[in-house]
Amino acid sequence: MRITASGHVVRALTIAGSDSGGGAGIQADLKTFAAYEVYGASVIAGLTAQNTLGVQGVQYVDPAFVQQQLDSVLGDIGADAVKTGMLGSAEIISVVAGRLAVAGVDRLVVDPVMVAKGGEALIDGDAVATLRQRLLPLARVVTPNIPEAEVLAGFPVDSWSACHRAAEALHRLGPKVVVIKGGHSQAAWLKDAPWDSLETQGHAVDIVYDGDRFTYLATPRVSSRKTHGTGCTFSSATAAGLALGWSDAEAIASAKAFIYAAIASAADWDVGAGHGPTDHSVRPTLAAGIQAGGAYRLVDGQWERLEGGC
Ligand SMILES: Nc1ncnc2c1ncn2[C@@H]1O[C@H](COP(=O)(O)OP(=O)(O)OP(=O)(O)O)[C@@H](O)[C@H]1O
Ligand SMILES: Cc1ncc(CO)c(N)n1
Repeated sequence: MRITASGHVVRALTIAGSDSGGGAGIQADLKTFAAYEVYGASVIAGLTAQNTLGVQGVQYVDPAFVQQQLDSVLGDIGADAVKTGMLGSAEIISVVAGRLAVAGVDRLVVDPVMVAKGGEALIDGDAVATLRQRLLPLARVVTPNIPEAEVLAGFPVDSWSACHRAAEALHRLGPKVVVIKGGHSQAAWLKDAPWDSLETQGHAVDIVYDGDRFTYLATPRVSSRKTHGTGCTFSSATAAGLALGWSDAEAIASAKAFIYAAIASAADWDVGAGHGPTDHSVRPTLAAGIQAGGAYRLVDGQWERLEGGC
């Protein structure tokens, strides 16, 4: 376990849904925190009956009981960083936002989970407005995938420029840093991206916008079906890095390397018959975050590799 200079164990809290299959949600988050040697606490906002084949059922927790769990954790253990995942309903989001605002949590990673990989809804339709208005203003980092970025921005993200406009629109909602994840198989916006000079064809590229500059994080795209829980793992790895006191850029670059290693390491074993989980037992390091992937900036139409991360 990592200990801070002031002598306390580094703590991270996930507020998310349970995945009975263990590859996504709360279970992925706690495994990721353990890989970062960060103490993990959890507030369960909902339960899913889920496996590698899909989601067979969803039940949200009573918002008052979500609040009670939050009070239990924050009133005793505390948290150096918090991550939110599947929250489900507008009422739960309101409770979570209200409690995090009172607690003054400023290292908050919001993964705006909306749909499972199999297409099952993990949020009520009318909860998106609450997510935008109540939770995003509190976020240090928000990590939508492309379909989630479309819903939050309110327009299609079907091109390189639309992706940049979406990142700017999401940034205006309050988060300090917006990460739009390009994990979804060769999403439309990659087609007109200027990748040639970067030779990142066949890479998984995420766009990072800090309100000032765009940075692009790239790793090779692993050809694997075992990508269950990649988004949860990426956001909880970012939260673990923030809990450790790393900068936003360092935490995000480390998370990118961690998810790459976790997907690659799981490629040759099977859990379940469908989209299997990633390997959360890989070891994250800050250096790996900077080296395994690549952080790039576009300067006057030319790619510039950033040796120090993003
Ligand atoms: N096949 C792959 N190879 C390498 N990296 C990948 C691959 N698939 C996803 N990633 C990376 O994993 C991270 C999570 O991205 P992804 O788009 O899969 O999230 P998500 O859609 O929110 O996931 P989930 O389905 O768990 O909600 C990103 O950094 C993305 O680039
Ligand atoms: C509980 C839960 N949270 C998030 C996701 C998205 O990956 C999922 N499939 N299940």
